[in-house]
Amino acid sequence: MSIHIEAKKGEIAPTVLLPGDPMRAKWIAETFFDNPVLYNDVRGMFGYTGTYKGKPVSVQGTGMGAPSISIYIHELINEYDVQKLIRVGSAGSYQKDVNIRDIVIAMSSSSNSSMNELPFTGETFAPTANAELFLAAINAAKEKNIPVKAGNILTSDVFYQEDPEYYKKWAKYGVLCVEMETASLYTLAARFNVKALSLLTISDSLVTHETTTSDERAETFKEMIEIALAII
Ligand SMILES: O=P(O)(O)O[C@H]1O[C@H](CO)[C@@H](O)[C@H]1O
Ligand SMILES: O=c1cc[nH]c(=O)[nH]1
Repeated sequence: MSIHIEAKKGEIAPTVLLPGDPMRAKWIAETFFDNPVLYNDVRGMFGYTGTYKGKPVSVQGTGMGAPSISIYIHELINEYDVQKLIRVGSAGSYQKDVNIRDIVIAMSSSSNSSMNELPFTGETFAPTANAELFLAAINAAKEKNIPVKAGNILTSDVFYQEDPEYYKKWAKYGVLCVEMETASLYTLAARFNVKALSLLTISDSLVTHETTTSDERAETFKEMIEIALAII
């Protein structure tokens, strides 16, 4: 048991999918895993272990934002020996040609999060995806005929920006979309020498103000989860 996860040692697989929403964790386990077993409901942050095509795999909700995901990542790596972490999240588009329902694979993550400033005391760390997982995800998407986009994203501490034009500051440097966890995932994976990748589905656009319904989100999340499960 760790402070925020009540699983016993050995109950969590070496590979864990990480959605922000604990209900998405439940949906992933019930839809894709064989024999899913709930190992955590501390704070309602569901975690399940099952198998996919015979391989052990877990899924753990992380909550929203860098501080929350950092707690789960710390405990998964340091208390449960997790080696591979694959975020499966939603994101807001920062570009005209990144449309709702598109899948984005985060090669790297820029950030305005203090979680990524504090350890580096005024210098800059570049949070980067694991190359092996990244290439595997690109290949899996190709094989499945699922179109994906890849590039730099933004991890933000702020969901409701006061300035509606804030996104332009990042968009002009080619940043594809915004979410709230990937920079911490990549930084902690580097710190503890494990593999990490973030797959994101665009749920709304800061450019066009389009949004998806929850039903549509579930459907498109399905393709993202299929890519994630292909690389476990
Ligand atoms: O859908 P999830 O994985 O929670 O990801 C995105 O959605 C939340 C904001 O609504 C933030 O956690 C953001 O990163
Ligand atoms: O606009 C959005 C959509 C999803 N997640 C975010 O952090 N922002």
